[in-house]
Amino acid sequence: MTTLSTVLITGASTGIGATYADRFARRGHDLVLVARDQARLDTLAARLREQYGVAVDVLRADLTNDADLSTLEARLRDDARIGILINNAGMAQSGGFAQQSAEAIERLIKLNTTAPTRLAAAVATRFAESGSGAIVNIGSVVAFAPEFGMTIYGATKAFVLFLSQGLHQELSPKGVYVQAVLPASTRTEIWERAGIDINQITDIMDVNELVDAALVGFDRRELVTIPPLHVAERWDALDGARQGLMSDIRQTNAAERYRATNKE
Ligand SMILES: NC(=O)C1=CN([C@@H]2O[C@H](COP(=O)(O)OP(=O)(O)OC[C@H]3O[C@@H](n4cnc5c(N)ncnc54)[C@H](OP(=O)(O)O)[C@@H]3O)[C@@H](O)[C@H]2O)C=CC1
Ligand SMILES: CC(=O)[C@H](N)C(=O)O
Repeated sequence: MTTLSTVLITGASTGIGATYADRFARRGHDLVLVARDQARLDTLAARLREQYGVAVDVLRADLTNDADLSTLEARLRDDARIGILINNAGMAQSGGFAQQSAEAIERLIKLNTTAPTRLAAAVATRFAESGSGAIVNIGSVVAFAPEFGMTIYGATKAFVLFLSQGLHQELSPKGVYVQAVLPASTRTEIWERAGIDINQITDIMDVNELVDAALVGFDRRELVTIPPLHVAERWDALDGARQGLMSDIRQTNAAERYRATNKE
């Protein structure tokens, strides 16, 4: 039996989530693997049990389905062995803004924002009470780039970054570690699922390299980890500029440039 906390990973059947599962199992953590494809989860779970001798539970869930999400929330609230939540499940956007159906918008926003928020909320109180625990949210560098034309996807990832920064403010004084991981293009099935030919992308990171880098940030207890960002000071400057802007927000009066001119 391990004394390490159990790690619950959403979107663990393939890609970044399955790689996290491998890495945490290698470190000796028991796992709860969540996704929709039961057969793939079972296959991965069997390999990890065999290879690393850890206990692996499989929880089939569609995170856009309210009943499944509630079941998962209950597991996170009640299972005190779970000490690390990896909010990884997500989908990309197929097509431009005008091509989106109401259902596609709903699904994308629900999977990429509602689900990770509700799952984080489900563990937050328990983690804060125990003065420990970690919540890892997988965002994207697209959060910085409305120019990329993946407007809704990017907005969901901007949400994930804001959520992580806010959770850090609220939970880190209580001993809970929060990390936002922002990959850029990484070789996984997400592209094919969105109808994008991966061969069109010239610069793409291997998923093992991405997750190993993200775990370096995790071990350093970094709040925002951007594996493909080669000049770390760029992030510091961006976040510093944001904080600087806040110092010039004065809410008593409108700024001079917005005051109506008297044209009599
Ligand atoms: N790959 C990339 O280039 C980048 C990825 N990211 C982010 O990384 C995260 C993981 O993506 P990646 O590994 O690339 O994607 P993949 O498409 O390879 O994997 C997505 C995972 O999420 C699961 N999933 C999808 N829909 C649902 C659902 N409705 N309910 C439950 N699980 C679901 C899938 O399993 P199943 O089908 O079995 O449900 C799968 O395990 C996402 O949040 C993505 O936005 C960020 C930047 C770049
Ligand atoms: C997976 C995507 O669609 C996106 N380009 C990203 O880098 O997050």
